Amino acid sequence: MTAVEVSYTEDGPADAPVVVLSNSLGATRGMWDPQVPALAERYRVVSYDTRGHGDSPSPAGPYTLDDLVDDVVALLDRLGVRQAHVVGLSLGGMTALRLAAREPARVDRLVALATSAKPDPQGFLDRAAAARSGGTAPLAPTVVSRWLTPGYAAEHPDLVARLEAMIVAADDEGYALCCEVVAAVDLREDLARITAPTLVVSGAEDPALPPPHQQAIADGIAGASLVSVSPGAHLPNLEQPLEVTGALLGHLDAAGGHA
Ligand SMILES: O=C(O)CC1=CCC(=O)O1
Repeated sequence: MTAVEVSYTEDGPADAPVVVLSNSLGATRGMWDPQVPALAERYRVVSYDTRGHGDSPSPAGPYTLDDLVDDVVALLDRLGVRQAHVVGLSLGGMTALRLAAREPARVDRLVALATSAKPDPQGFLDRAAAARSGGTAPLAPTVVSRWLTPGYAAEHPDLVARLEAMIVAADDEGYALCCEVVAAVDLREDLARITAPTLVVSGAEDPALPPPHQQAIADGIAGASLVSVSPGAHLPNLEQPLEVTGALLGHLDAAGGHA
């Protein structure tokens, strides 16, 4: 499939090293709001909406993970960026891992948060069917209940409402097609091909993709380091923004400069 022109936002100095932020299933680039200001102090931060999400197009399917990778490569090409740091969470992490394995020259440093090299497919196939039959709105409360720990969610109802609104606003078919991408993901043979210095982040209480998924990724990538965030569920960058932003900066800042 031809790459689509995804919708994106740039923050930070135009001549700084580039950091690309890739969102999770059902979210938008707004999920990175807690990280962007600190990253933008020293990086050109490019956050985008995965196809089927936010303001990006939802072309007819089926989609593959390589289509999502093609979208990022096309975005880098559009921006004239040869190489970038790539940070992705969950579906965004799968996209980032596949990009790093397939196009190593495009990825400087890699951060894969709350993601998996081989998710259990059935739940995502069921969810795709549910999104097609009833839309994303009825799915939103259950999905978001896995994104934050229960205590944090109870204390942050406005955040819960904002996250649910992202899912409700997703294109029903685009969301279903991305569920099917997740169901088909198998990156286990890609991990050994990844040469970018890699940080893997887990939410210690993530019920969606629990820590053994991230442990397997860290075990499979030479030299990768693993950080566990607690309390934290599937979107630990929201629940522990200072810790996660600090971990991102610590990993990215260790790189040399690049064009
Ligand atoms: O949406 C979920 O429940 C968890 C998830 C899996 C892949 C992704 O991006 O989010």
